Amino acid sequence: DAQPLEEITQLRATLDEANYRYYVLDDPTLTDADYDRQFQRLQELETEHPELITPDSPTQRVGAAPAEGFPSVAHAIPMLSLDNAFSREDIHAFAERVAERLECTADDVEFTCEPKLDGAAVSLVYEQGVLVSGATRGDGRTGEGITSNLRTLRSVPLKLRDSNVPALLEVRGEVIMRHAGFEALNERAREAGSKVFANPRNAAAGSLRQLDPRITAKRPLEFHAYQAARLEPDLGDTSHSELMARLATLGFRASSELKVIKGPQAVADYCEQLGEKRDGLGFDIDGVVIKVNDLRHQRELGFVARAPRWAVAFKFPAQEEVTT
Ligand SMILES: Cc1c[n+]2nc(N)[nH]c2nc1OC(C)C
Repeated sequence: DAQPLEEITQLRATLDEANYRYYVLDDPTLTDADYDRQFQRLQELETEHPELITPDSPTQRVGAAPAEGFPSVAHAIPMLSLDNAFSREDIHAFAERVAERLECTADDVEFTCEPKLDGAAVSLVYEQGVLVSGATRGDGRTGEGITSNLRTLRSVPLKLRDSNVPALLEVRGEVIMRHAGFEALNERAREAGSKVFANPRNAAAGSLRQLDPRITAKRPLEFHAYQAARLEPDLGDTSHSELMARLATLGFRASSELKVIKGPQAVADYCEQLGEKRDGLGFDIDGVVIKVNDLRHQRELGFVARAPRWAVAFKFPAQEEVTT
C-alpha cells in the first residue's frame, strides 16, 4: 500500500464532513452503510500503520479506558448562573436597567434571544483547533474533567472545521438528550433492571459522568453551543450573534431559534411565541436566554456577584414531571 497517508487523510476528511452534516446540520450526505465501510477502511489502515494515528481521527472518539475518577478543572472564566425573569414586566425592568447603564433608551438596545436548553452545561477548550479539554459546570468555578466522555459526542468536533482556526477557543453549551432518546434509554433500563432516569436533564448529566466512555458513547447526547467564552485572537468588537455564526462555521450546533431583537416589547413577544412552541420541540427547554448582543456593551455592563448584568433567563412555569 504505497500511499497510506494519502488514503487515510482522504478518509478522515470524508468521515469528518459526514459526521458534521449528520450530527450538526441534521442533513446527512453519506448513507450509514457508506459511512461504516469507510470508517472500517480507516480503522484497517490505522491498524496497519499505528504511527499515523492522530487523536483527532474519527476512529479516536471512543476511548476504552474507564476513568478512576474525574479530575477537578478550574474554569478560566467562571460559569455563572443567570438572574431570572418571569413576566413581561420583568423583561422591561431588565431592559430599562441595561438602557440606564448604557445611557440609551430600552427600545434602542439590541438583544439576542435563544432557547434555554434544559440539560447539562459543559465547557470545551480547543488549542490550535484541536479539542484538549472538556469539563462539567460543577459549582461554576470548578468542574469535573470529562474530556474522554465529551469526545464521544458526534456533535462535539474533535478538531475545528475551518482552515484558519483560532489559537485558543473555549466554547460553552448544553448537553441534552431528546425525548425520543430518553424514552428509549429508560425502556432499555427497565428491561435490564438498571437505573431509570427521572428526566432528560438527569439522564444527560448521568451519561456524561459515566467512568467508562464506551457507555457515554452509547447514550443519545447532543452538544448545543451557546457561548464563545474565550477566543484568541478575538474577533474585535463583535456581537454574540456574530460569534454564534462563527461557532457554526467552526463545526458546532448553534441554535436555529437564535434571533437578534431590538427592544423589550419584541423580546417579550419572542418569549411568548417560543412558549407556545415549547411542547413541540422534542427536547426540554426551561425558558429563553435574553442577552445584550453587542460584546462591548456586555463588557461595560459586567457582572454582579453571581450573574451577568447583561443577561437574564426568562423562565417558563415548571412542567409537571413526566412520571416514567
Ligand atoms: C448560563 C447560560 C445558559 N445559557 N443557555 C443559553 N442558550 N445561553 C446561555 N448563556 C448562559 O450564560 C451566559 C449568559 C454567560
